[in-house]
Amino acid sequence: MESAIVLDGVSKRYGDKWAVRDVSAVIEAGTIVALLGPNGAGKTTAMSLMLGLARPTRGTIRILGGNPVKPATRKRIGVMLQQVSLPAKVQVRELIDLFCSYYEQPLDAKLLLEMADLAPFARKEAVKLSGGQQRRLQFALAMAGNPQVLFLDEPTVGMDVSARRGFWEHLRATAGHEGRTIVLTTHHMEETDSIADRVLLMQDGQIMVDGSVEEVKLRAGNRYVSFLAGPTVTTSDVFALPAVHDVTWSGRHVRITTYQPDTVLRAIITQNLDAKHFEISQGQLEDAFLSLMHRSDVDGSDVDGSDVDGSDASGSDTEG
Ligand SMILES: Nc1ncnc2c1ncn2[C@@H]1O[C@H](COP(=O)(O)OP(=O)(O)OP(=O)(O)O)[C@@H](O)[C@H]1O
Repeated sequence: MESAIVLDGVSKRYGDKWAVRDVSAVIEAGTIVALLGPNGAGKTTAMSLMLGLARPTRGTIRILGGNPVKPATRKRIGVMLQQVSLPAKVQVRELIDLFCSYYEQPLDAKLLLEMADLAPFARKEAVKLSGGQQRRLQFALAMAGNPQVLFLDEPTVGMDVSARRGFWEHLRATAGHEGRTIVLTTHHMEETDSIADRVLLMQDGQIMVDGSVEEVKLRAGNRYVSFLAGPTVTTSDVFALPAVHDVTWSGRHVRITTYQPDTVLRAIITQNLDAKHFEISQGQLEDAFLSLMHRSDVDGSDVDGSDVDGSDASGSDTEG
C-alpha cells in the first residue's frame, strides 16, 4: 500500500517544552487514523506539523511524498481545525462555491451540501448557523477540493448525538474513496471505536501505543466478566475471587473488570457462587485508553517500555 504520511524522527519544541518528541510513523493511503491522548499530549501540535502550519524543530514530514509547506502538497490536503471563524454576511452556498473556486477539480457544491446535511440551509448566512451546523459547514469546506488527505481536529465538537452519528457515517463513506486518508483527533472515543482503522495514543509528545482499535484493547488487557448474582452474593464474595481488578453493580447484575476472565469464571464455578447468565466481553476503547494512561502514570514509563527521556534533545525553535 502507498504511504500517505511519513513522519521521521519528528520533534517540536516551544521554548523549553517539547510538545512532540521523536515521533516516527508511516500512515498508509486510504486509512482512517485517530490521534488520541489526554489534554496537552501533543495531538494538535502533531497535526499542525503535518499540515505545515508549524515547522518541526527536528525530523522530516512527507505528505503524499511532498513537503507539507509547499502549495502543491497543500492543494491535496483538506483541513478542519478547532477554532475557525466564518466570514459575516456570506451564505452557506456562497461560501461553498467560493471554496470550490480555489480548486481545479472541486467536488460538486450540491454534493458538499448534502454530505454536510446542510441542503436546507444553503441560503442561510453562515455565521447564523448553530455551532454544530457550522462544524458541518467546515467539513464541507474541508472537502471542497476533493482532498486526498483530510485532517480533522475535534470535528464533532458542538454536534448533537444524531448529527455526530450522521457525520461519522458520511466520513466512513468518504474515507478510502480513491485512497483518501483521514487523520482525526477526538475525545469521543466510543465513536473512534467504530470508525478508526488505526489508533495512535499520544502522551507527553510521544506515540505510546500504535495499532488497530482491537490491538489497543488487547494491549490494555481489560476484559469484563458479567453475571446475575443470587440474593446472598455480596461485594466481598466477588472481591474474594482471584484476578478481580474492579467490581460494579447494577441491581443484581455484577460486572468484574479483570485481565484474566478465565480464572475469574473458573473460580465462580468451583466456589459454587450463586450466579447465572455469564458473559465475557472486551472493554471499549475508552476503557483501554484510561487503563493504558493510568498504567503509564503509575509506572512513570511508557507502556512499550521504551525510553521516554527527551533530555538529549537539542535544536532551535525557528518557525517558517
Ligand atoms: N504555540 C505554543 N507555544 C507554547 N507551548 C505550546 C504551544 N502549542 C502547544 N504548546 C504546548 O505543547 C504541549 C502539547 O500541546 P497540544 O495543543 O499539541 O496538545 P493536545 O494533545 O492537542 O491537547 P488538547 O487535547 O488539550 O487539545 C502542551 O504542553 C502545550 O501547552
